[in-house]
Amino acid sequence: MDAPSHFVFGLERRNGQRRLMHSLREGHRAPRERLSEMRVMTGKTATATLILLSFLLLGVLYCYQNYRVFVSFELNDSRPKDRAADFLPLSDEFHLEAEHLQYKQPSILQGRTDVVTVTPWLAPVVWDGTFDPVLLDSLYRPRNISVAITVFAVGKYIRFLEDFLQTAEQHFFVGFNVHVYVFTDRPNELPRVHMAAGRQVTVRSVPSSQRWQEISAHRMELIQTLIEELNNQKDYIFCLDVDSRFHGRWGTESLGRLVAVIHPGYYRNRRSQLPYERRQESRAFLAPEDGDFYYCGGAFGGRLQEVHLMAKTCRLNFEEDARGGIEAAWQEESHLNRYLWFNKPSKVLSPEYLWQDFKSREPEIHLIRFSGVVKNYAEIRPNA
Ligand SMILES: CC(=O)N[C@H]1[C@@H](OP(=O)(O)OP(=O)(O)OC[C@H]2O[C@@H](n3ccc(=O)[nH]c3=O)[C@H](O)[C@@H]2O)O[C@H](CO)[C@H](O)[C@@H]1O
Ligand SMILES: [Mn+2]
Repeated sequence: MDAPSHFVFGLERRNGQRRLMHSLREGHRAPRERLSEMRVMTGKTATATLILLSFLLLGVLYCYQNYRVFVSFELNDSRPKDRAADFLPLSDEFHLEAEHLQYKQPSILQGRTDVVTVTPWLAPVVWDGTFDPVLLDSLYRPRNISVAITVFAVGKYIRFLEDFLQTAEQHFFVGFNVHVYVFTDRPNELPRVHMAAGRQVTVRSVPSSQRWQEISAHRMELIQTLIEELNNQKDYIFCLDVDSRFHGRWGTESLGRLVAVIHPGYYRNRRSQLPYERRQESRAFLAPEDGDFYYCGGAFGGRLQEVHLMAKTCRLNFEEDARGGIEAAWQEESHLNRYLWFNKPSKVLSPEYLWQDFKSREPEIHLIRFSGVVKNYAEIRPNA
């Protein structure tokens, strides 16, 4: 390989200078000296060229670096906008309202000590007493957020719909825009429930099925297609079981990018005992040493694009399992749990957000907000 040009040039330059000094001391300019001088001149030109080239190179590097920053910014920005933050951008009104709001001084020394309020990946776990509902509502109200709910009432499950809707009017995002999407095969049996201003119900017809497992799992596909049709016109979505009622506030404290609810039945269990799908042939498989919490299939939500990706993934994996002749232990709930192991929720709701009426209340549950009603499975399901 050739010697680096600056090294050759450096030698040339030093030699030339020595010769020039010598010829100046001699007081005359012999042809040899003139040649040396010319060499010095060439050296100077080369120095200038090198400096210019260096600047050019630095310029190119600078532009390249900026271009990369620009490109990566573009890449981030081209992801669904919803992924960016749990909060929507602040508006000016928010500042005004917050300035005039009186609320209890926050503390990092006092608060709930009987429960864990943050996951190891630093997602909040929402328990009663960990948030100020008035403050939170005042942060979100100026942004005029809209929340969609999906609820399925197929076959005899239509009987749960009236209570679900009525109690949602009393407790679910009261004072906010709420759009309930009811999926049913019995649209003419829809209960008449008075909805407050800014709240509405839309009914969508779906086919019935002979297997409750299919009705339950098929929700993922219908949630996926609904979100595609919504085209980001709503800010958040929650997907809830119909055989349940609201008993307490469920509001802005539950908002987040990807939100999951801890199942009330298993939060004292070791992870190896959680009812995840344990057969390796299933795409919902989780090993005994895997899994964080056991999350409910009956309540989850978040920003539209996050829930879309989760629903789509669960649906595709459920269908792939079906092609392989396997159905996960708890259908889409098993797939949801697998998804949430790899894609950690940004907010976790405590079992206050999905209790079960047949369970007695535990001391850490100060307030039951939403709870599954007791039902006669044999009587209401199409199959046992
Ligand atoms: C509280 C909770 O986390 N429940 C989950 C649990 O059982 P569940 O016993 O709660 O399941 P489920 O019978 O309530 O079925 C789930 C939902 O599917 C709909 N449905 C079901 C049957 C039917 O004939 N018609 C109908 O509309 C309805 O919206 C119901 O709420 O495990 C299921 C596994 O598949 C689901 O993940 C449920 O969400
Ligand atoms: Mn249920």
